[in-house]
Amino acid sequence: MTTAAVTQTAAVTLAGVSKTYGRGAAAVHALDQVSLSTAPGEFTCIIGASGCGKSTLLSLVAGLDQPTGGDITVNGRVAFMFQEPGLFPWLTAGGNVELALRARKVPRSERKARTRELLESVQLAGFAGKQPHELSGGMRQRVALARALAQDADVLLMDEPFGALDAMTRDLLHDELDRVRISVGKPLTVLFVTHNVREAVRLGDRVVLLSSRPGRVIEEYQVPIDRPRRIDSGQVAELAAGITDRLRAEVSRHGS
Ligand SMILES: Nc1ncnc2c1ncn2[C@@H]1O[C@H](COP(=O)(O)OP(=O)(O)OP(=O)(O)O)[C@@H](O)[C@H]1O
Repeated sequence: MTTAAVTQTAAVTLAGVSKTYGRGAAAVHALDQVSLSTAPGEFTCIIGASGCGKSTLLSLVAGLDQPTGGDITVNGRVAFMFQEPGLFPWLTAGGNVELALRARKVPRSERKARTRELLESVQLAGFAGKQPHELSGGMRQRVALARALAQDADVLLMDEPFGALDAMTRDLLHDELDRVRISVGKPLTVLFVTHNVREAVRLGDRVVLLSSRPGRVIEEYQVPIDRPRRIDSGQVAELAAGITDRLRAEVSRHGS
């Protein structure tokens, strides 16, 4: 993976990226020749059948694993958010956020104030002293979002971050994410994996549909719907229905 200065046009570029796990008869072809380019500040949602390589794609972009073919270029710093918030249970909400600042070598004198700001930005002012088990699932994901922002990322990789939340909490976090992206003060590029087509249309500037395994890009949809959006709006439902039909056709083609 090449990490260049944040001056080139694309924030993330995948050029003919393939990934095969294992070898010989046991080989699993997870991704096949995936090419994708995202502009700085663009919000790209990735959907596809279960096991089509969505998480693999994010882990390759994060540099957690290497592709077996093709090239990946990421301009800038990357942060990751998963379905599980992954907070340290023995640290407070504030401690979890501050740890990310410490890892980035933010001076001690600035860390407390910055932690407070970040928790405020995700509507958790006053919760800095709470431990993860004292917070709801939605609040824990807000802390995880604040921690991701603490990394001063240019590219945020989100792997079904709201998949375990109830619909109402998810809805609130969609609004939160919209707000945070505006307030962060620089273009924040997002690659967001979800199984939920409506969520993809609610959030994305673009929705990329991967084929069943091995994952290939089979369709890209621009989302020409003005923001703020609502997940239950007619426009979101209509585009989501079209994408769902395409996804269904792909899944049944593979007999999954
Ligand atoms: N470390 C690994 N070793 C071997 N096979 C793997 C590994 N990681 C993933 N796979 C396989 O690669 C394929 C793609 O997995 P991946 O988790 O990327 O898919 P996904 O689209 O994110 O799945 P889901 O929608 O179910 O979360 C699957 O068949 C999976 O079993």
